[in-house]
Formats: sequence, C-alpha cells, structure tokens
Amino acid sequence: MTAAAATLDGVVVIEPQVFTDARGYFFESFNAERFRERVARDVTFVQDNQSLSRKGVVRGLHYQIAPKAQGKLVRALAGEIFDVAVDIRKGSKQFGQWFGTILSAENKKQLWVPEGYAHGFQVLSETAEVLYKTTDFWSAAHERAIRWDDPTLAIDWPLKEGCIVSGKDGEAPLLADATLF
Ligand SMILES: Cc1cn([C@H]2C[C@H](O)[C@@H](COP(=O)(O)OP(=O)(O)O[C@H]3O[C@H](C)C(=O)[C@H](O)[C@H]3O)O2)c(=O)[nH]c1=O
Repeated sequence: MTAAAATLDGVVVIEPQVFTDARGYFFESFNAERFRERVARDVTFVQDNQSLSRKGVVRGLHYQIAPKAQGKLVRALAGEIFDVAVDIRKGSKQFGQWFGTILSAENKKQLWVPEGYAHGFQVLSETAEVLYKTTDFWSAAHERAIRWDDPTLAIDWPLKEGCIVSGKDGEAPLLADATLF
C-alpha cells in the first residue's frame, strides 16, 4: 500500500491571509465564497466541533458512513497537531493513501477532508485545541473507525512514543476489515 502522498485528490490545505499590526493579527477563519473557490464545490457546514488534547494523543482515524458521511474543515486554535486524511473510497485510484500536514495556532493552516476520507490527528504540543466544521451532523450509528497504526496505511506519525488513544480507537479494525464507502 502506498503511504504518504504529496497530496490527495480532494484534500486541500488552506492558508488564510493574516493581517498583522502593532495590536496583533486578524484573519477570516472561514469565508464561504473563498472556501468554495478553493475546493471547487458547494459545501454547507452544519456543525462545529472542538476538542482539547494533550501531547501524544491520537484521535482517529474516524469517519461516518453514508448517508451521514462528513466532510471536515480542521484547524488548531492552540498548539500544534499532525492532521491526517486517508482516502478510503472503494475503487479510488488513491485508496489507502494518506496525507498529513502540521496545523497549528502559529501557521493558522486548515485542512479540508472531504466525505469518503478517514480523519485523525496527533498532538505534538503540550496541549492542542482543535476546531473543525462538519458537513453533516454526528450520528453514532454511522460512526466508524480504522486503527491509527494500521501497518498497511503506515502513517508516519511524528511522535513514535507516548501515543495516547481511547479504548475505542485502540480496538478499531484495520482498513482491510473496516466498513467503507
Ligand atoms: C464526534 C462527536 C462526539 N460526540 C460525543 C460522543 C462521546 O461521548 C464524546 C467524545 O467522542 P469521541 O471520543 O468520538 O471524540 P473524538 O475521538 O475526538 O472523535 C473525533 O475524532 C476525529 C478527530 C474526528 O475526525 C471525528 O470527527 C470525531 O470522531 O463526544 C458528540 O456529542 N458529537 C460529535 O460530533
């Protein structure tokens, strides 16, 4: 299975224009028109999620199956994370490929993870607060997970030791055994 991709079709890194002056900084953290231009499709967000995690925590790899698949626009409000998207669409030419990038309060980058991709992140700073918008509501019945350390995905998580995962994530199936799209 091919590992890291330079990028993945559909996944977009967004770098907002930041205005700094003697007071500090300002930037538009979301603009529907600018977003539509960058991802070249209409997207409506219906939910914002926010989580706080400490260093080494890995949340994911999570996704929701149809008809409640979620696209996610992810950013770090505080701290630094390694954010990962995995193409898990059956038949995709990049099936099983992953893309990861550093999102931080410092770089203010955002990652667009479309429906059909699994998402997860690892916290690299002492703590990190992550905010992400989703294109459909949470549905426990449609939630699925894939093991964050699946050897066929071979995601190159920056922190190799001290990783902290929830019981649910630690028992998630491997990609080969997961319910997919
Ligand atoms: C996702 C979600 C969860 N919850 C409840 C369910 C649990 O009682 C509690 C914690 O949920 P969980 O442990 O699944 O949280 P994360 O591990 O951060 O899950 C997220 O992790 C990765 C990074 C993702 O991309 C997903 O959006 C999401 O699954 O919040 C809700 O009430 N609403 C929600 O939208």
